[in-house]
Amino acid sequence: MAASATPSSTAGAVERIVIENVAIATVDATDTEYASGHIVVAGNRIESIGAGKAPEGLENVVRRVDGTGHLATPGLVNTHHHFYQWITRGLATDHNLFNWLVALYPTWARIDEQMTYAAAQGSLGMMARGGVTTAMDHHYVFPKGSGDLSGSIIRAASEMGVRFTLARGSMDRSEKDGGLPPDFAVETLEGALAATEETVKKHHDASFDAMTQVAVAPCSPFSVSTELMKQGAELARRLGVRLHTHGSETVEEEKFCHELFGMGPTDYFESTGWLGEDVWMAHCVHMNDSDIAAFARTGTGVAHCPSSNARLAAGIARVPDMLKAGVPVGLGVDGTASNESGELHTELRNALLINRLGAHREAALNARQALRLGTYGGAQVLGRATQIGSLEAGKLADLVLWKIDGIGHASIADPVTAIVFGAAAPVTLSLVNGEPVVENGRLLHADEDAIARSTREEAQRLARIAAGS
Ligand SMILES: Nc1nc2[nH]cnc2c(=O)[nH]1
Repeated sequence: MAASATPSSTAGAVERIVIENVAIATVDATDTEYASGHIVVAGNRIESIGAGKAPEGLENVVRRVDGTGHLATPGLVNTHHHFYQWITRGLATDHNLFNWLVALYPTWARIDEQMTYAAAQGSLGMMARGGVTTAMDHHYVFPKGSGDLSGSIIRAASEMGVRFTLARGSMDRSEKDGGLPPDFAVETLEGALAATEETVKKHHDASFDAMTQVAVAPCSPFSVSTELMKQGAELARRLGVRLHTHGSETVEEEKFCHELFGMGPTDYFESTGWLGEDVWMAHCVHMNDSDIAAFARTGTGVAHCPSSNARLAAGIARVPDMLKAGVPVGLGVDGTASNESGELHTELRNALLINRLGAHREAALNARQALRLGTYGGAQVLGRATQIGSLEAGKLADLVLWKIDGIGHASIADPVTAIVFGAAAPVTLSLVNGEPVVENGRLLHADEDAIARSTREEAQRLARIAAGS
């Protein structure tokens, strides 16, 4: 039986894409799957989805896709990233978080608009060709006179054609105030709040099918003053946008919070107004039972970043316990200076594998739970679960057709197992808002070779500037 929704007021004139003969994992509330089914896209929405062929007599069909040998899933949703780090990959490779940050802050404090744009293209391109349809960037480094960094990131996302959340970050607690970043790498409290408000007012779109949203995102307890945390939360709630930050990432952060605030990170976040349905936090590795209960009680979301947590020796987040308690959990690539892969498939696979090294062993997560983290869970933590994250009639048409009949996957019978446990499956087609963004593994709206060249040049230019300083 097919589920269907009537396309909105443009019915009749709306253009349709019909996909048939495709295995489908909808990631809806009951994990409905079809061994061979159809998806009808009308405009930017899914009009119908179900087993067997598409309904007959559809008008304005502009494209028919034979999905034989493919699995259709919701597009992947990335919930934590730092795009600018694309041009500082492969550095400080054997450091823990604090040592890694201290090694890289002086370089990051020299980025400019041209570098930030190129790095955003690299980050977005890598994710999009790997099936990400909704991206986010937590950008928290704004050197004086560096230009319109937020504008350049949003431009790169819009050119790539992906749905996007910019988390406008900030830092105002530097070494002189007991923080980790050097004094020259931070903004003032007033400057950070004013620029964040301006970014929200200029770029945030609250509509159902928004392509660009903005969140308020001071960086972390050890780089942000308590006042910026408090006033940032008030600002976000006054403007009606979401809140994002790093939390409970390492034992060093936990120690920092106890020494400076006399309490652990979760209690500190609660005391500054930073727990709630409108908040999602990256990492959350060092959470005790009462921290997890506080997240569940308040609906605070988590961006789980297993590769970065391993790369920086941070630890293993208690994802099975969070899910059991009802905490919304999505996946994050994290910045590519701490996860050089830059692909979300790596996170699906590592969420599954790394959590089996934790307390729950083989019962930790299965393939379908991992796929859910990377799709619906991500939509939940970005506050967009009514619009994206599962394939259901009436939702926005953000979807991916994974090729599973090639050498990497054909011998695995179960399609979801194939794409999660197996290597990253080639993307034959991805649609965002009903529009093709990737076809046969290639980006449609960007030149990958040109991006490779410009990111290499900008990485070298940044390294030269940093070395000369
Ligand atoms: N993983 C990670 N943690 C952080 N905490 C503060 N900044 C960062 C960052 O860039 N990456």
